[in-house]
Amino acid sequence: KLNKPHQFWQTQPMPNINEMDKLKPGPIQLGVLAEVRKDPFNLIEKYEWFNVDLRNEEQAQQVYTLLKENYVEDDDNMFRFDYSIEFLRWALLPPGQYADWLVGVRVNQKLVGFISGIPVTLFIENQQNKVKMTEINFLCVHKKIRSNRLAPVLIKEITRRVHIKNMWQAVYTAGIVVPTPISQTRYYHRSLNAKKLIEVGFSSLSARQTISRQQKLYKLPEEPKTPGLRPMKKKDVAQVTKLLNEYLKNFKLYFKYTEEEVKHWFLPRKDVISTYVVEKEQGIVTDFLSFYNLPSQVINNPKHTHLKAAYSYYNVATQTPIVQLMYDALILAKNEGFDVFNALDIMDNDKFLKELMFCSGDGQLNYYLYNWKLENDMLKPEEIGIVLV
Ligand SMILES: CN(C)Cc1n[nH]c2ccc(-c3ccc(F)cc3OCCn3ccnc3)cc12
Repeated sequence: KLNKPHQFWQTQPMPNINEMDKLKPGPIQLGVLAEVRKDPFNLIEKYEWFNVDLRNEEQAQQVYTLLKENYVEDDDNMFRFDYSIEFLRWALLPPGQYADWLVGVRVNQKLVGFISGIPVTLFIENQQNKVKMTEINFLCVHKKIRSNRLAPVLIKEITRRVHIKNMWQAVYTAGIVVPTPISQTRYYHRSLNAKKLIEVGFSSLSARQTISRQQKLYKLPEEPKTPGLRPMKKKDVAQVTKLLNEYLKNFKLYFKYTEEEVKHWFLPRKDVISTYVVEKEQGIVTDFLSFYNLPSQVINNPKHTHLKAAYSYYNVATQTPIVQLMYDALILAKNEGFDVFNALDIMDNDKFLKELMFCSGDGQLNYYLYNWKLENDMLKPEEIGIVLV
């Protein structure tokens, strides 16, 4: 047993410090399909593998409850993500999904572990590197059985199920640092409901500040400013697909979307994803904004059980100034009942974060590529063109 930190990650094809300069850009290990294990990895006594069918209400409830009680908390353990069932169906049942990529571990019919993969085609640093791979997310082990080394087995098993499909790379994000981030991005928060943010302890007042002063500072108009701004509809899919694919070419890490995928990821879903387009004369769509609904459970608060947070998704501004478009996003999110609007400093977000009075968060979100060496090891946040929920 290796007693080095990250004993598991030292065994994986991730560039580590002292070999950075030797590796050439591209795959670190070439996968051999014939060598992929055909049977699942062994689990400890009484634990069993279980393919989760999120369309099944009961199984979806099990995943929902496992995450609600055991998934990611902020650094001060005051908030825990509370992804809804409808959100999980949106995030984990995209076009082309595989039935065995929603991997559960059960003990006596109870779900105690989970990890997910979805198929994506990722462009890495240029148009030539168009790589079919998996996007990994929702790694979660029940609090009561941590340090049974179940997480490494979940990672190895989903890796095996991806390898069997002849895919050899993965993309994922995490708040923690393990070998070896390709980018370290930061998150920012824009207050929409100053009073509630103070009541849940998300914000705090300094000596000279009062609640009503804060409310005045963050006050927003009742209605958006941009003429022609309206919820996205099915008829907009073709134009939104072109706008999005054209825009994402500006970045070093981005997906290319089919119209099917745009339908899935952007058509509005109540309490999950909101997308608004700017329609000019003759039905021309020149811009769009989108944000997703991810509440956090407030742990041990007498007055509130949840923090309603909207997260910036993809925003494309070709005619409307980005600051104006995102100001309208804040107004729309406020009107949809959100308490706070969150954004990472990726893509062009740093063009509006300061001006729209976002405050810096207390942590970072690290991006990872499994089994791929970049030309320059790291990417700047503004070179990242993908949002992982
Ligand atoms: C991405 N996806 C994998 C979930 C995930 N995992 N780990 C994380 C660490 C930070 C963020 C994050 C991303 C964007 C953002 F604006 C705020 C964030 O966290 C605030 C702190 N927090 C944690 C829980 N409740 C509040 C997401 C994640």
